[in-house]
Amino acid sequence: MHVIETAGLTRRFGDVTALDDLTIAVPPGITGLVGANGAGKSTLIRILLGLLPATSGSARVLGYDVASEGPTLRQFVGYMPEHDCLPGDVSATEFIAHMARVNGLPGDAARERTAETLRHVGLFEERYRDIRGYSTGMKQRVKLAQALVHDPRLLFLDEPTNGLDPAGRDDMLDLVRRTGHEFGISIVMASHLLGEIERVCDQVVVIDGGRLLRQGAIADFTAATGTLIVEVEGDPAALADALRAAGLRVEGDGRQLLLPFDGDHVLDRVRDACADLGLGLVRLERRRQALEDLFRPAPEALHAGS
Ligand SMILES: Nc1ncnc2c1ncn2[C@@H]1O[C@H](COP(=O)(O)OP(=O)(O)OP(=O)(O)O)[C@@H](O)[C@H]1O
Repeated sequence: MHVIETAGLTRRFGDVTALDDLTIAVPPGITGLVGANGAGKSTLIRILLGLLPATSGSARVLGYDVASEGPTLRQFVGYMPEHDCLPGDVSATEFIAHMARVNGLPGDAARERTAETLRHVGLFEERYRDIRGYSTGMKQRVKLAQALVHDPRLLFLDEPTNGLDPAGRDDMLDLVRRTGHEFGISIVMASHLLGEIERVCDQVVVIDGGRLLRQGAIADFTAATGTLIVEVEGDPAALADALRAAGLRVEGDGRQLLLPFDGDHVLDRVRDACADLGLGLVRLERRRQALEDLFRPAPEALHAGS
């Protein structure tokens, strides 16, 4: 069963067509919703939550019709909005427990789920401090916690790494992946950064100007190329020499050696040479096409900020 299905979904704001005849079917798992700023990602998420009516077309989320069954479907769905939406003068515990109660959990269950959720997002130690004093990364994690506290089956994350530095970005992406896998819930993560989507998601929906550009499994877009990447512990120069002596074409790229891959015999040669030289093999795999390559030179805007 698909977690999301839309048919001819269209939304206009005056003269602006934010979504244009969008038909998608999203299976369970972690899905990236990719598009440049203004592509229509937030509009789509708000329609799928039943918070914004479509101009025309229809959508089902977890089997519920978004137009007529919004309140029911929102019991099973969590939402992390893009912009700051947190009160400053309460602690994370107070805020998340409040959100748990708003979502219908009784007192004891609300307290238990609050502690569990704050532990999961890595805020347990800091849970009694006012949110006002939190870093951007901690605030993002509070936003994730409020989306998770009622144990949803599907989670919408709108640009969850917004405003984070590279380390904070990595932490958030790890957390998103762990959340999907450990809790076994489906996630739709909107981002304008293809690199992020590639790291975290199983599948991708790409929209541009409110229209569907591409949809499918990440693995289908990132097919293996004809280049083999080899990394060993220590200096790879001796290995490169040995492989060249065995008649292979080898290019160096810092710590990596790159070889044309034209069959499994190349793998055997590399393993044998490493064994002969007593070198530990750290990496031996075919380079995959990057998701970003698919969109080069196509929509420039998709790369903005990446
Ligand atoms: N309430 C609104 N009134 C008028 N225009 C709107 C409204 N909401 C969205 N739009 C327009 O619809 C288009 C899609 O916006 P949307 O916010 O969905 O894009 P997005 O892909 O989420 O981009 P961002 O990452 O910048 O939020 C934009 O042109 C935007 O200006």
